Amino acid sequence: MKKYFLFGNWKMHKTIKETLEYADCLKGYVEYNEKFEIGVFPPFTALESFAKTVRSMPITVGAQNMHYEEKGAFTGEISPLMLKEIGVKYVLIGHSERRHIFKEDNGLINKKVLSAINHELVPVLCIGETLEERKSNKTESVIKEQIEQGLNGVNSNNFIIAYEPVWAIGTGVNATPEQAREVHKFIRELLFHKFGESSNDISILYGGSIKVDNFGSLAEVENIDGGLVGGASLDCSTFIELYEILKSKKLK
Ligand SMILES: O=C(CO)COP(=O)(O)O
Repeated sequence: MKKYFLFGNWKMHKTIKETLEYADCLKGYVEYNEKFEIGVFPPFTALESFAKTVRSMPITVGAQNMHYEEKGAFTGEISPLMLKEIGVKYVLIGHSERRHIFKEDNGLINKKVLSAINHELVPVLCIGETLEERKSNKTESVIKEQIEQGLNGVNSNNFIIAYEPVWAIGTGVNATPEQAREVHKFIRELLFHKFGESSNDISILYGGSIKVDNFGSLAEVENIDGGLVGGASLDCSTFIELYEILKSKKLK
C-alpha cells in the first residue's frame, strides 16, 4: 500500500529543551492513520529524547545521516546500530547539503542506502539537480544517475525517495507544481523500470521551500506522495497545518 508522508528535517536546529517543547506541542494533534505518517528528523543530540517522548504517539523518528559501518574508527560518525538502538525508523541519505557541503558522492550514498536496508532502517534517498544543471537541461540525466547509482544493488522497495531540487532548498523559491510533476513522473518511470509493479508502493516526496501557502498545489500533484520540509517544520503548528493540507489533498 502506498503511504503519504510529511517529514520534518530540522537540520542543525533545536536543543533538547526545544525538542521536548515541540514534542509536547505535537501531542494530541496527530491521530493514527494507516495511509499517512508524520515523522521528525531532529539533530543527533536530540534524537533519543524525542524518540522516547513520542514512543506512544503516532509519530515516527528519523536521523539526518549515518555512517554505513556498524562501528569503527570514524570520528564524529554515527552507525546504523546506534540509530536502531534508540528507536529510529528512517534515515535521510544523500541530502543535498551532505552532497554539496560534505562532498558525498553517489558511491558513498549507495553504501549508506544498502547499509540502512540491511539494518532494517528505511532510507530516504534525497536527489535533485542544481540550478546550473536545470538550466543546461541536465535535470533528467542527473536524477537518473542519482537513482541508478544510489539504488545500485537494492532489490526491495522498502525505501523512500525525496526529490529536492537544490535551487529550491532554503531559497523561498519552490518548484512549481508543473516542474515537480514532470520530475516526479520521470522518477516513477525509472522506479518502474527497475522494480516493476512493486514500485507503485514507493513514496516519492517533494522538498524545497514548502510553505503553508504553496503546499496545497504541490500535494495535489500525481506522484507527489508527501513532503520533506526544512524551515517550515521548525514551528510545530505550521508543521501540523502542512500535515492537514497533505491529508485533505490525498483523501480527495
Ligand atoms: O532541505 C530541505 C528538507 O530536507 C528543504 O528545506 P527548506 O524547506 O527549508 O527549503
